[in-house]
Formats: sequence, structure tokens, C-alpha cells
Amino acid sequence: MRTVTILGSTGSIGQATLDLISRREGDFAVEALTGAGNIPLLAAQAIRHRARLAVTAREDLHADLKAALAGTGIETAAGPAAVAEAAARPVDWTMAAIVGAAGLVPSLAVLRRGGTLALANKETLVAGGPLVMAEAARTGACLLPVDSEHSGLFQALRGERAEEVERLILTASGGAFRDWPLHRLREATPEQASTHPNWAMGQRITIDSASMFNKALEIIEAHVLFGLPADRIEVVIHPESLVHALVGFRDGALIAHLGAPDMRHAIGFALNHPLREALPVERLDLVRAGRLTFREPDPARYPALRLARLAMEQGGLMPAVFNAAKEAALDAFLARAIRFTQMAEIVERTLDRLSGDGRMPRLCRAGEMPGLDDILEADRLGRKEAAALAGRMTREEA
Ligand SMILES: NC(=O)C1=CN([C@@H]2O[C@H](COP(=O)(O)OP(=O)(O)OC[C@H]3O[C@@H](n4cnc5c(N)ncnc54)[C@H](OP(=O)(O)O)[C@@H]3O)[C@@H](O)[C@H]2O)C=CC1
Ligand SMILES: CC(=O)[C@@H](O)[C@H](O)COP(=O)(O)O
Ligand SMILES: [Mn+2]
Repeated sequence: MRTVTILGSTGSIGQATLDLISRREGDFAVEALTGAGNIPLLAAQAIRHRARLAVTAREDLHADLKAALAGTGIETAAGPAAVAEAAARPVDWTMAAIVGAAGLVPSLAVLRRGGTLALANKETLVAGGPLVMAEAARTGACLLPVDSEHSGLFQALRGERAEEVERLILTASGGAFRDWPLHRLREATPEQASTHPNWAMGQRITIDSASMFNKALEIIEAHVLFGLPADRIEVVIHPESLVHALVGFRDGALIAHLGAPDMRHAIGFALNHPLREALPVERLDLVRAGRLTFREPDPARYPALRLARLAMEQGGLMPAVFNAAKEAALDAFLARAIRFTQMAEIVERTLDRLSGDGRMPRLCRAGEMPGLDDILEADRLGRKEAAALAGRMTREEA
């Protein structure tokens, strides 16, 4: 029996992970489940999966969680520190499926105890890349990518020599607005941006797919995980989302990862690693799929890709600023305070203002190992700057 903890169990990835675990009754014992606002689901999951501990990141909801689990014997806790403490409890396998940079500290807690971390939370690697990889190396922790493209790359790279790898190719669906006329993008609403052509995912990553900020984060994620420079990590639009990623080797060969758009493949691969076990995912019928199409991303439609490369060039902690600015801009878009197209403007202006900013002397020196406090400070400054810019844009529009 393997012990598991799921950080972000109430979300899309968290629920898919529990689905796989529930199909293998007797193989896994759930130590801790964590969520934030969805207390009824968190409590129901904790009871159904006989968790020892249920944690909400929201201290204001602790009383509700306690009430929902009264008499069950399941321990409860609340607040960001309690989520990190849950992550630090020793278990055999942990899924990191919190959304946003809030996932960084809990992910680090797993790595610091030398645990096995199935990492869906890409923001952990974007905000904390060098520190995260250094911690994993220091403790001998096992880091398993779960983001579908990075799981695909990881699988295609198994047994290959690093020096023979020439390039990595990430596919992108193009998101909700890939076929909209460019001039209409500024009118796009949060509801329209919250639909994905192929994948069923949480709302924030779905909107990031529409703006291409998701793929922008994934370029940085691939760089951190696999060590290739940005100019050897390519993005190609692939509307069918059946090819998830490709590795290009120096002899010209490409090894691709294909599968139906179902995250239970990547989650299951990480759950069963280093073995492959049967998974309840659709077997791809290539004849029915018919054709696989690819095209170049239009830089005017998707400025996010250029901005990720800019943050990488700026170096130091600018990728953490990039992510924070994107999260704050997305908050403003969701609150209908700014337009869809203004998210990229805000991120670009935040990068411009904070690169080389006197308040962040350490943040822009590439090659230096940032500490957690540095990263959290970069995150705080990035959010603050982006929120201020969003506020100004809202006032100007009024
Ligand atoms: N969904 C997908 O298919 C994919 C997701 N990913 C990545 O996986 C991560 C999770 O995505 P997804 O499952 O879609 O997201 P969801 O929004 O569906 O779920 C997010 C989870 O995080 C919890 N949460 C939200 N805010 C906080 C916080 N401040 N502190 C602690 N927990 C919090 C939520 O709790 P509650 O719901 O209770 O409020 C929920 O459990 C993201 O980083 C995403 O980019 C990567 C590839 C694919
Ligand atoms: C399933 C997954 O890994 C997502 O990150 C997915 O890639 C989103 O789709 P896009 O290709 O539209 O970004
Ligand atoms: Mn992905």
C-alpha cells in the first residue's frame, strides 16, 4: 500500500488523480487532501477516500471544514502554512495540483523531504526554477512532470542522451480564439475565454490557453526541467491536441508523444512511474483522427510567447515576475476591470518596469541562485506593479 497526498484535490487535476486512485482500491492510502474554497467537495473527498487530514488554504473557512468533517475522525487544518505542513508529511507520492504560484511553497516542502513529486503546478517551476531543481538534486527527490507536454517530453527522452537532443517542440491548441478575427480579441469576455477546444481544465489555465500565456509558461517550464535554452524550445499550433510534444535529435529524428486529450494519461504515468500500468484512457484511433495539422503561432495574436522569451532573457527572477504579473492581470480580466488583450500589455509593462529596478537588486542578475524569500519578493512586486497598471487602465477606460 502506497501513501499519497494530493495538493489541490478539489481541482480538475486533483479530481482526475483521485479518479485513478479510486480505481485501485487497496493500492493507495490517502494521507492528506488540500483545497481552498470548495469545502463541500473537499470534505466529501476526505470521507470517500478515508484521508487522515483535510486542509483548506482559506483560514476563514476552517470552521466550515471542521463542521463538515465532525465525527469522522479526520484531522483538519487551515491556511497556507497548514497546506505546506501537509505537504511536508512523509508519504510515498504527492500530486502538486494547486493553481498558481501558491503551489510553490508546498511543492518545495515535498522536495525538501526528498519525496516523489508529481508536478502539475507549472508555476512552481516558472517562479522558482533554479531553487526547485537545486532542492530536488540536493535531497534526491524524484520530480515527475505532469503537464501533458512535459510528461510527453519526459517519456520521449527516457533512455536518450542529453547531448543528442537538438530541440524540444511544444504543441498548442491555439485556445478559444484561434480563429477569431484579430480585431475582435479586445472584446472577448471571461466566459468566452473559459472554453477550450479540446481539454477540460480549471478556469485559469483555460483562459491562459486562449491568451497563449499557458504555452508561454510552458516554454520556461521546459527550459527548467530539461535544460535547453529558449531558442531550442519551439511552439507550434496544433488544433487537434493529439500530438502533445516532440523531441528533435541531432540526426534529424523527431520522437513525438501522442494521445487523446485526457490528463489521466500524464497523471497515471507519474503515479505508476517507473512502470507503465493500464490506464482508463481512450486509445487513439489515428484513422478516425484523420489528419494532424500544424501551423506557426501568429505573434500578433499571441504576444505572450515573445514575453516569456523576454523574461528568460532578462534572467534572474524575471520569470517569477512574469508569472506574478500574468496572475494579477488574469485576476483583473476575470473581474472585468481590463480587456483580454490588456493582459499581455500589463505583463510587458511590468517586465519593462521591474527589470533592472533598484528595488530588486538581486532579481536581475542571471546565474545567481535565488532564495525562497527573493522569489516571494519578486512575486509580490510583480503582482503589485501589474495590479497598479490594471487599475490605471481601468480608470483610463472609464
Ligand atoms: N487542468 C489541467 O488539465 C492541467 C492543469 N495543469 C496545471 O495544474 C494546476 C492545477 O490546475 P487545475 O486543476 O486546472 O486548476 P483548478 O482551478 O481546477 O484547481 C486548483 C486547485 O487549487 C486549489 N487552490 C486554489 N487557490 C489556492 C491557494 N491559494 N492555495 C492553495 N490551494 C489553492 C483549488 O481549491 P478550491 O477549488 O477548493 O478552491 C483547487 O483544489 C495548475 O498549475 C495548472 O496550470 C497543467 C496541465 C493540465
Ligand atoms: C493539458 C495541458 O497540458 C494543458 O496545459 C494544455 O496544453 C492546454 O492546452 P493549450 O495547448 O491550449 O495550451
Ligand atoms: Mn500543458
